[in-house]
Amino acid sequence: MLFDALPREPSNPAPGVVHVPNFLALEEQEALVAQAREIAQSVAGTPVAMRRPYVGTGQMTTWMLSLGWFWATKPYRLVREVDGHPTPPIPANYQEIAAKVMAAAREIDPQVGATPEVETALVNFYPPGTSMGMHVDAEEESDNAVVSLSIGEETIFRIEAPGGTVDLLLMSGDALVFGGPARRARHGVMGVRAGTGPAGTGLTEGRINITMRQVHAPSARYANGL
Ligand SMILES: O=C(O)CCC(=O)C(=O)O
Ligand SMILES: [Fe+2]
Repeated sequence: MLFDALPREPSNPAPGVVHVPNFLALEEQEALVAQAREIAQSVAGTPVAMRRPYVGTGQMTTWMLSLGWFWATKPYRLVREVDGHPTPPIPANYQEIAAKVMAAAREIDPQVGATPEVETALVNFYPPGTSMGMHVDAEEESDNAVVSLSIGEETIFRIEAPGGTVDLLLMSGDALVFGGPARRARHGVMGVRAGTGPAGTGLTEGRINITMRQVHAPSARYANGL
């Protein structure tokens, strides 16, 4: 984009929403893309493969790979396996990344709350030009924050946070947290801008977004003896 050279500062555009630009170095982005690709290849052709889910309005344009818990649709639910195929596990480095993002976010807005225990992660691939409609991340019973990483082409992320709707430009390497009062805010991706991704991420086109989330509330974990 035209103003690429301008520094982008961390921001707190609404209570519980923190944007940390350039959180991931290019090498970290490349490593995350390579790791996700390897996992996707390991489950290709199985029922837990990366797929474009069918939702109420039709088939999503976004490709999704579920880790930890599989995000099943019709009806929405989180499951451990599909037809005997286990959901691939969360890679060991995700929890550490989530903790680092949350530490940075808490400095800016303590309302983002505790670091989620990363029990599920979605690796979304958006081909150029694709979007994700407005929705609430509602399937997790935990109220701990969602940690989101963006790699590749840029997009506008819209969130209807308490206090007003916010549009954020998410670029390659950015981290975003929505927690506390914004945890159940409606949000969506307004369209991935073709040709805006930097070289060196391992992506030739499109955008990858990784969200890390806690599924269970602590009380439920205790009740289940986990
Ligand atoms: O791609 C993004 O930035 C957000 C993805 C999202 O909202 C989701 O996976 O639930
Ligand atoms: Fe979401």
